[in-house]
Amino acid sequence: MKGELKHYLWLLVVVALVAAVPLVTSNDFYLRIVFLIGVNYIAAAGLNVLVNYTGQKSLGHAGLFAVGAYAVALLTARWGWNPWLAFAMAGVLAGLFGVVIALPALRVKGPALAMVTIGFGIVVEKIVSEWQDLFAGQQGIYGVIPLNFGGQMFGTRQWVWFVLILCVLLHVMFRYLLAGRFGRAFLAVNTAEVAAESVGVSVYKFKVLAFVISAFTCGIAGALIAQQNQYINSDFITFNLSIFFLLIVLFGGNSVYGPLLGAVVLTLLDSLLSRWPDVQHFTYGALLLFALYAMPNGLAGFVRTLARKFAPGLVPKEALPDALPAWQLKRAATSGEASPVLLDGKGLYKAYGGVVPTNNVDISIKPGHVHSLIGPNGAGKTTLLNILSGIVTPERGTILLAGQNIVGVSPNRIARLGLGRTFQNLRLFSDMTVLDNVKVGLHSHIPAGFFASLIGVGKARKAELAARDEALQILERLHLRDKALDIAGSLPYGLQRRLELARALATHPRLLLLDEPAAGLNPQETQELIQVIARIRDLGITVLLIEHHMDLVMAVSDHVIVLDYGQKIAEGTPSEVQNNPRVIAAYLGTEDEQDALDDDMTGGQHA
Ligand SMILES: Nc1ncnc2c1ncn2[C@@H]1O[C@H](COP(=O)(O)OP(=O)(O)OP(=O)(O)O)[C@@H](O)[C@H]1O
Repeated sequence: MKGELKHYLWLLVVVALVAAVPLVTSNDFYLRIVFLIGVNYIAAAGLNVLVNYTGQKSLGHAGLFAVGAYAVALLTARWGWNPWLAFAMAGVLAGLFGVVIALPALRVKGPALAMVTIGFGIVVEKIVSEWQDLFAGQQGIYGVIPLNFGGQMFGTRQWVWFVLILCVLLHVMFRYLLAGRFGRAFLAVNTAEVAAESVGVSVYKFKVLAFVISAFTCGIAGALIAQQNQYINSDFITFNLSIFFLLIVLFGGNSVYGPLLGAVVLTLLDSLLSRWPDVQHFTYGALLLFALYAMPNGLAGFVRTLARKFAPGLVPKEALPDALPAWQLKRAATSGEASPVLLDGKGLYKAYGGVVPTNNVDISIKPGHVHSLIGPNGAGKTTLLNILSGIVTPERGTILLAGQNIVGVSPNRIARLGLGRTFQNLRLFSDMTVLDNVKVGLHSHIPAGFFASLIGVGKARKAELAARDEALQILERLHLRDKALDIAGSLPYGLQRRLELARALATHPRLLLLDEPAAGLNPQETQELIQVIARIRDLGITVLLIEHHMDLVMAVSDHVIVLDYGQKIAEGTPSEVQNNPRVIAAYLGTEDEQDALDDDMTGGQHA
């Protein structure tokens, strides 16, 4: 709360200073620069969510700026709409266009995504310059009606104040949104899409949402420019404008303050260099390279690093409660709980060309038991886990989870149905804190919708605090509580594995799939893991694990399933499997070397 108060006091000071500018000067040039800083901040605030939080680089947002600008121009100058209504409509229309570019953009990443967005920008640029009848090309649309108050049209002063109000509103809303479950979900999508899906975050939904948010704010920025100028023409809509917006967010950096820093620095620079367009473009190019190579986290990241180094007291740290009651797993009882089978897979088949890692496999998981899936390297264990968790769709076969079909269902929905998982190669959200990683696991159990999260009070705030407490309780249970505010990627490997488990537990799973949880652990950590798995089972969570450490498998399993060349060759209790001749043959290639296998299965480690 102290931090909140400090933030609002600072905000008040900045607002008072900016609001005073139009009172101390009537110089139109200076006032226009302040106005432009505000407009660029508005455009960048949304683009920051898309580029820095969700990791989608766009080079076509001038197209969305155009949608907003031409919407107010046509609606007011041609069709006589009320300017306020037209202004609101500009944001809505741009948001809809955001969906239009999000859809193809969902299929591609990286450079291909940049190409899609460039394509969109070019199409819009061509439409407004070539479709003369509607958009009047270079000649432009005159007579755009500006906003008004009490029958009085806005003058430059009023524009500055109005933009200042919008900036403050957006800043406060984005600050709440990005600190809550939405902000964490955007970052999760950026860092590890598959892991985000595995904890119930829909990558599809959050990418579309990020595009819509960025389109909305760029549309609003376009409307402001057109209404303030009372004019718009096709010369405004250039590829350079898209680059300029991208530069603001990349240069500003991945923080809620990044767009503000970027907008101030680059708008001032833009105004200083406007007399020398050649130098201007050269400077943008150089800055873009500098931002990408020298300051990967932008100016905000740079300032953060300096503050951590030289003034750690200034960096706010989340205050955490001292003691909390022990964690109790919250789970809705469902029909599946009572049935003798929690997960029932039949005839599962998946081939990659000539390789068939899953060949007509039947798998049945009993509630409350620990099941192990073993087999030589390349036997198809991970593929089967990926099929069960929805990452890979089988070509044939059925899977019922608690009586519900999950074949063809997205991994995030399967996660929300109660299937949690960890990965063979760690997939943590490594730039987030340990606490936030677990909170992402709680994503679908935090009852805070988009608009409630924007306002950040009442229900959303309560839900956030409850999530923080539950995440801390889970960390406590896995002996990670003292690391809560550490960056996940900075933890030692063994603790990172445990954190992945904590994150999976946070999804409130009924069935937990663990892919080689002991990989990379030392003998002591492996012993601890055995106890952790036993405690998870005692919580009532069913476990299916893949493991090569046979001592672990023998110690924790109620039931062992053996795969070889994509086929189930045996299953039963650990001792039944241990003595099964087919299993021995699969592991050693010959039945004569049973003694060696016994060694392996009782204490050794299968490579
Ligand atoms: N996406 C893919 N494309 C092509 N082949 C694949 C793919 N995924 C798995 N395979 C192949 O399927 C086979 C089984 O792989 P899988 O990772 O499921 O085995 P595993 O039993 O988990 O192995 P390990 O114990 O080494 O992790 C391997 O031959 C692998 O190369």
